[in-house]
Amino acid sequence: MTSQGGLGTTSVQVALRIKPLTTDDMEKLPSRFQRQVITTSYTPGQVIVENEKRPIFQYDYVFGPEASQEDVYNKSVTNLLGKFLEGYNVTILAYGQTSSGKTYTMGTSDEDSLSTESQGIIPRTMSALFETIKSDQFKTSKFTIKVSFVEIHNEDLIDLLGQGEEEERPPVTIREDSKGNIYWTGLQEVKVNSVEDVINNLAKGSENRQVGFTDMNAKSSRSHAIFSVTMIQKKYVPYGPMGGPPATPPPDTSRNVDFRSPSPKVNSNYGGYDDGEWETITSKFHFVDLAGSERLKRTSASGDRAKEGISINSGLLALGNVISALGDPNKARHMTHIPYRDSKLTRLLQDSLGGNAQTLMIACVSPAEYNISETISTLKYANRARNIKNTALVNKEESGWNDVAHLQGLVIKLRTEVASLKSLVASNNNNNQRRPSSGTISPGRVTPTTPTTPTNIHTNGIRLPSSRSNSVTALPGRSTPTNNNNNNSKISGRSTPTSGIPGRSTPSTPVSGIPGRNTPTATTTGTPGRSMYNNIVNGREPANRMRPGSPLTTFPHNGNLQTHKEKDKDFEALEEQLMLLQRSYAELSQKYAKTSAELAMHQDNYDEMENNRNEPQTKQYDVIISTLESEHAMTKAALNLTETILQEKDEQIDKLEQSNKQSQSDIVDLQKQIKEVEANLQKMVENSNKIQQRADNRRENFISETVQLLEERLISKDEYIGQLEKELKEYKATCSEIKDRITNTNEVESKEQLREELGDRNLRIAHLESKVNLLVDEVNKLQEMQFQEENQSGSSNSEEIIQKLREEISSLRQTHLETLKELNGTKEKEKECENENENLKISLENAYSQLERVATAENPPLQAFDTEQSSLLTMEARIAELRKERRQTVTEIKESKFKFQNNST
Ligand SMILES: Nc1ncnc2c1ncn2[C@@H]1O[C@H](COP(=O)(O)OP(=O)(O)OP(=O)(O)O)[C@@H](O)[C@H]1O
Repeated sequence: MTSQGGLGTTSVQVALRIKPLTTDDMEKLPSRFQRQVITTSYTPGQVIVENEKRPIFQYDYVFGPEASQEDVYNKSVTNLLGKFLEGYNVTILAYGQTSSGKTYTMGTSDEDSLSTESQGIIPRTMSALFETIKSDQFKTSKFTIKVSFVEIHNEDLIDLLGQGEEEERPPVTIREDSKGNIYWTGLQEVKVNSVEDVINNLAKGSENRQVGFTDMNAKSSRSHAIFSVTMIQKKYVPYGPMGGPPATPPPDTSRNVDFRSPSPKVNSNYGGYDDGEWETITSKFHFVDLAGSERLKRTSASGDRAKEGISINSGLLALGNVISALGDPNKARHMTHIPYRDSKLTRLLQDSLGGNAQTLMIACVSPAEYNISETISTLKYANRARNIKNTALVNKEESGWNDVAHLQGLVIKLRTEVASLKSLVASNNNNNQRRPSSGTISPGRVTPTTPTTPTNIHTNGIRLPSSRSNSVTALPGRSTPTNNNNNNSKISGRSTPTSGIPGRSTPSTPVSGIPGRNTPTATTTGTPGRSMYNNIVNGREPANRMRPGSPLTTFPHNGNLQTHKEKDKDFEALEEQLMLLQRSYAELSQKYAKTSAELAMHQDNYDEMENNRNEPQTKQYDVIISTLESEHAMTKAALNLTETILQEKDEQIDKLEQSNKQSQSDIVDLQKQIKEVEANLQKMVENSNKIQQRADNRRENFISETVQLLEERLISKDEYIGQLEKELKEYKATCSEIKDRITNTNEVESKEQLREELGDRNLRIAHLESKVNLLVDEVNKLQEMQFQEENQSGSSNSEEIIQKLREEISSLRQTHLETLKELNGTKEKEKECENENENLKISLENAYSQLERVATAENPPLQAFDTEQSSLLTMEARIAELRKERRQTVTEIKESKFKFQNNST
């Protein structure tokens, strides 16, 4: 077997997919947190997260919410399909919190009924694969495609395509061969011939998958699911330029042999087709749909769901640790231990992460603000994964490496080549007509010594295939096989072929077809021995001198045999080399016999093991081991989770302690502040006392001043009141005088006067009336007399005079009546004045008494003082009012008096 064409290191590719918010999401997420906080950038491969310390993340591909399933497939997966067809192992992982679109993107649960646009990566990849292998490019190749579907649930491996009852199925176990390659056993592999077959198996497996209801997704995948496609590609490869490709490849008897069979009977008639060989390329495509990466509390999990959560989280935690270890360039350089064994998930993905695979991680995120913390953690996780370097290699295998008969045929061919070589040397000697002077073996003796040649190996009669010059080296002495990278030549329990075939690189891991296994490398071309062989055949001098253990040294060119002596020397050298070749050949034959025996032994062992495997006891052990492994992994997972929780708790405690310390220092600060505040308060109290004292003093001063002022004003008021009283007295006196005058003596006089006056007036009125009458008569007369002379003006004059007289009379009468009225009014007003004077007196007395109270009260409160003061002011105003009224009254009285006097006169 050979494995070649290594890519060197390739980074794990990372694609980020932001899912659109579905109506379901809108219903579940609180409306205030539905804002989209993650957006794609104009720069390819960049995303921007709002309000984050580190807002920009870079990936190999970024798919926004508008990206279709086709976009995702075309941009990130098609190139991987190409690699898969070339023979590389490929892995696509979907990572992200629950409901972020992992299953949707991967298409792990896709069914036949799903519309073509909604189909995920798996059905798309598979239909492209079937289409491609039918194309002309692969018309000389034969393909066998098988699928398997495994689930890791609570650290148990469950075969989702398993037939029959679960208990009766062989346990699925993870195994590691001596080279550290991972494979799993007990898994059903179903041969598929079309996309429909794939989708049916996908749907069947998805149905068996563990799903449950969480707060965030009604159909949440509660397990990690790995859908694997194994492709065995058999190509007929011609032996190089001389042979040329045959028109049609020979029938391949191995085509329908199960590639997992430990020793398939491949190509037993190999020798019949010497111009080419069947090459087998086995490649695997793993589609991994991981369970949700969210924290337990976000999904409100409890009971079984919580147990699942622990397992999921610990698996992802272990995956995170592996990614960290591989993805951190500093760590990766110094770290010898990558914790793949911490969970079944990481063990199964060992080949895909930091191993021999082309890997793409699709990180799925929700754009909603509600999920921001999970989104950030996914972004960081995915970012670290980008730094992982894988070493991908094509898993190429020549047909027949598991077949002893084929190997025997090969040895025979090699021997033929040796024989041809010898005869070539002999004929060379003959041409030079030289005989050896010494030595045990002559070039003419072509039969080599084969001391321990196995019985079924013959040395004679087999032609040297001319077209094999580029593919096989047959140099005796190059017995050291070229090993694979691991330099490990041990034969694993499931391996059949052995090393030690002269000139051929040793197939190191011949068992193919075990899912998850890597095919290690070994090179066949370009060995020093091969080039020497070519040189010998072509008669050129090899560039390298012979090393210890290597039989060939220099080989002079024929054209250099200038002299006889020189030719002799050359011949001797040739003889010597021939001898060495023979010895090496003998050694190789011995080795071959030994290895063949070993091979047979291992084959027997293997067969025995295989038989034993079927025994119930072994089966039972397998089950027990598998259960123990599960339990161990579960416990480890739980421990890891507990450790994480503990770590979180420790961090919380640290934070609490810090905040406690902070609080204590805050308390001290606060106590200081309180003291300062208290001191300030004390000062303020003192100040306020002082201010109070000052205010009190001021108030007292004010009160005493006010009292003094009031007293002064009282005095002045007293004086004024005295004056008023005096005036009032005088007024009263005047009034009483008037009264007296009216009531007593004067009354009669005035009555008389009035009567006289009235009489006079009456007389006058009568006089005037008579005068008017006279005038009227006169007018009448005049009117009569001068009626004819028409002297109008004279008559109008006399009418005017009459009118005037009449008016005068009525006004006199009016005045008379008014005077009488006024006289009565004056009397009433006098009475009112008296009443008011009485009231005024009472008010004044009240004011005095209040003032006295104010003056005599001890420490009167300020408010009372204010009230007193305002009532004083009211009183003062009232007094002023009264004074005004009194003044008015006095004026009125004076006026009345005056009028009365006038009237009287
Ligand atoms: N890009 C998308 N476009 C439209 N709908 C989507 C997209 N991504 C996811 N969805 C829808 O969102 C819902 C949840 O998606 P899905 O089941 O794939 O999430 P998940 O990450 O696998 O969740 P879990 O981890 O819980 O299984 C499904 O109804 C799916 O159809």
